[in-house]
This record gives sequence, C-alpha cells and structure tokens, in this order.
Amino acid sequence: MSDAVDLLIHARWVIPVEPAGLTLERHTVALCGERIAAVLPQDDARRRYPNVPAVELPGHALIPGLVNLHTHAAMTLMRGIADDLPLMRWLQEAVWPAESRHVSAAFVRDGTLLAATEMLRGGITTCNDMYFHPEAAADAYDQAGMRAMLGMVVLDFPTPYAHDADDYLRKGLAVRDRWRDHPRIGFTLAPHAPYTVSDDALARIAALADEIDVPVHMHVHETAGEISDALARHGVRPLLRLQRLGLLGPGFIAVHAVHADATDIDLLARHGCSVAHCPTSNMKLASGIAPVERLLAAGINTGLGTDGAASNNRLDMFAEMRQAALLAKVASGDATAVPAHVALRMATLDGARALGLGERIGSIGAGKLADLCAVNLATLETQPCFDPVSHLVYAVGREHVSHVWVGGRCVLDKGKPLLHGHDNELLRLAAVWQTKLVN
Ligand SMILES: CSC[C@H]1O[C@@H](n2cnc3c(O)ncnc32)[C@H](O)[C@@H]1O
Ligand SMILES: [Zn+2]
Repeated sequence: MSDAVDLLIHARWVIPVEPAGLTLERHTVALCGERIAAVLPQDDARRRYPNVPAVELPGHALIPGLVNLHTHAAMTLMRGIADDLPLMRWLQEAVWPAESRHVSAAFVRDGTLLAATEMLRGGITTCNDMYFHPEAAADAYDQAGMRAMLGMVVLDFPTPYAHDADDYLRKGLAVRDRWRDHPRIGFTLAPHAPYTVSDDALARIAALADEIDVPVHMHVHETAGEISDALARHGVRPLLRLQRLGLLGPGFIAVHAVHADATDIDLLARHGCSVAHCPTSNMKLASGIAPVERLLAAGINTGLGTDGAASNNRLDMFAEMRQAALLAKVASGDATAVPAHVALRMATLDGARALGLGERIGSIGAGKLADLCAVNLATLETQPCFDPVSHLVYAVGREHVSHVWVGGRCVLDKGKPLLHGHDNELLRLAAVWQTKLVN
C-alpha cells in the first residue's frame, strides 16, 4: 500500500462496484493526487494517516462517479422546446430547424457549461457527448473540471457547423489534435445514425476508427421506422449494413438499440459491441423498450445514457438507473430483471468499459482515477437503510449527491460547486439564449 496519501475520505459505506455486490462498511478511500491509493477500514486509515486531511461522510455512500454514456450536452439550451413528439417529427419539425438557426460555437460552449454543471451536481463525472462544435464543448468541460469523450460528428447533410462528411471529419480531427494531451478529454468518431450517413462515409469512418483507435458512437435501431426504411432502402437491417461496412467491433457503442431482434443481438455480441441504453428518452419519444435483459444475457456490455435535455428532459443518471431497473421488469415480466446492483454497474463500470476507460474509471480500487460521488443516505426519506445500493437505485434522487471528485479534485463540496460556472452567470447565459431561441 502506498504511503503517499494526501486525502482520506471516510464513508459509512463504500460501494466499489467491482467486485460485484460488495458493500464495505465504515471504510476509507485514500487518495494520492488524481488516483486512489488504497481502500481500507476506517480504523486502520485513521491510525495509519493521523495527519492527512480528511472528509467525513458519516451517513453517506461513496460510489464511483457516474458515466453518462450518451448525451448531446449543449441541448440543455433546447430543454422543453419540443415535447410530446415521436423521434422523426421531433427532429425534422423542431430540433433540426432550431439547430440550423441557432447552433454556433458560443451556443455549444454555454449549453455545455450548463450541462456539465447539472451533470456534476448529479454525480456524473464522465459523459460521452455527441454534438456540433466539439472545440467549444472541450473548453466548457475543461473549465467545469469534468471528464468527457467528445464526438467527431458526421452527417451527410450540411449544417452551420460543416458542409459535407469530409468537412465534418476534418474539423473533428483538428479538434482532437488540439486536445490530444488533455488528461480528461478524449474523442470518439460519431456518425449520427445509419439513416443520415452514407455507405461511403461510414466505410471511411470504420477505417479511421481502426487507424486512430477511437470508439465509434452512433444512434442505432432507435425506432421501428428506422428498420423498415433501411429494409426498403438498403435491403438489410441497419446493424447488418454497418457490419458489412466494417464498423462493428469492441469500440462500437450502439446508442438505443431499442429494436434489436435475435440476429441484431447476435451481431452485437459476436463483435463485442457495447450498447448505450437510454430508457427515459426511449419512453418520451415513444421509441420503444430496449431488450436489456436479452442484451445482458448475451454478454453485451450495456451502459446507461440520458440522451440530450431536449428528449429527456433531465441529465440525471439516478433517474436513468431507476428507469432502467423498472422498465426491464415491465418488459420481461420478471421482477428479478436488472436488480439494483446491476443498474449501478451499468451506470458506472459498464459505461466506462464502453468508452475504453474501464481500467481507469468506473469502480473504486487502488490505482484507479479518483472519480467519486458521495450520496447522503442520512435523510428522512432514506431511513431505515438496510441496503445502500437499493436506496441508490430506488429511493434517492440526484439532490442527495453531496460531494463529487474528478481525478482527485473536489468539484462539489457539501452540495456546493467549486469549479464550474457560478449559478448567476449560468442563469444569465440561459436567459440570453432563451430570448434568442424564441425570436
Ligand atoms: C450530429 S450532432 C447530434 C445530432 O443528433 C440529434 N439528436 C439528439 N437526440 C437524438 C436522438 O435520440 N436520435 C437521433 N438524433 C438525435 C441532435 O439534435 C443533433 O442534430
Ligand atoms: Zn441521442
């Protein structure tokens, strides 16, 4: 065990996520810089490190920082502009027109700062973001102190951000070059969806993903219409088309996978792909229910995502854990489907693994980065507490999050943000954009 320790976090419960099902009572997580040096019983820690600064969490559960495996962060500025519509009407009648009028680097920077603040307050320390102007999003995550994977997005149609697939790729790669050595910012290739990107561009993205070794982040099989349109246009289901174009592999993150039949599940499993399950967005857009228990049974790594704030409308991974656990039971008719500890693993380690970060984040153990979230379980609505994992998934909300660390740096202290934007400034920015969007 390392003796170079600079912070002790004494918690009533430490839930490391790995090994599965373990809850450590009255344990301490000892930090050294950005990493976890040790996890040990509190009495031992107090004896061994009497002079090291300590944070006391006497009624709290300490869990790995939550990993939001799919979002469009800057869409916080469009929260509530188009509710109660199905996906294609939502995109074509409301969201894409609004994006073509308003999205700019400034929009993305401000919207992402708002999103990062919301996410960090809710215990999310890493997100997988897919949106225009990743250079502006990178600035926001840098300022907020959050970890993020940014999509080098590709669409076949022009937007104010880029005019064709080549232009999207060139811009994305230039941003990646500029942020290459940042400790908290990484990149994915992010073709939007099978119905918005051509075979030619997809084949180039597949080759590029291999060459530069980045994950591929893509909406896939979100609606029944996507499947029937693909059958009419290409003669095959979208996932089979993607496989033929060389896109499927361990770095492929299939977002939604709502309409995944046995052949699709077999394809995803055989290629070691991951799925980003977004239960709230899928319910709100009436896209359907992803077959999560069958994905898990097939051994497919499945994380959780919020999607953007215009289709959820919260960036709240406690809500997603609860929805994922409940929806799996309804869909399968089996109350044992997605138990609480599985929902927590999906929201942490499985998300980290999908992003290729499973060795660095997603669980609490010596050597891992200290991305941590403390949840206050000493409240009236969480008494009595027989099992903290049960409360984390079924009883608490994000308002119970008290402390958050990203890479050993405290970004939320007793509910107070330390680094990210000041509330007044964020409120002012949101008001400015609201005025612009209604005009
Ligand atoms: C290329 S930037 C991302 C692009 O995706 C749009 N979007 C947001 N949510 C969804 C969804 O659930 N399915 C498909 N597309 C979605 C977003 O508005 C941007 O245009
Ligand atoms: Zn999405």
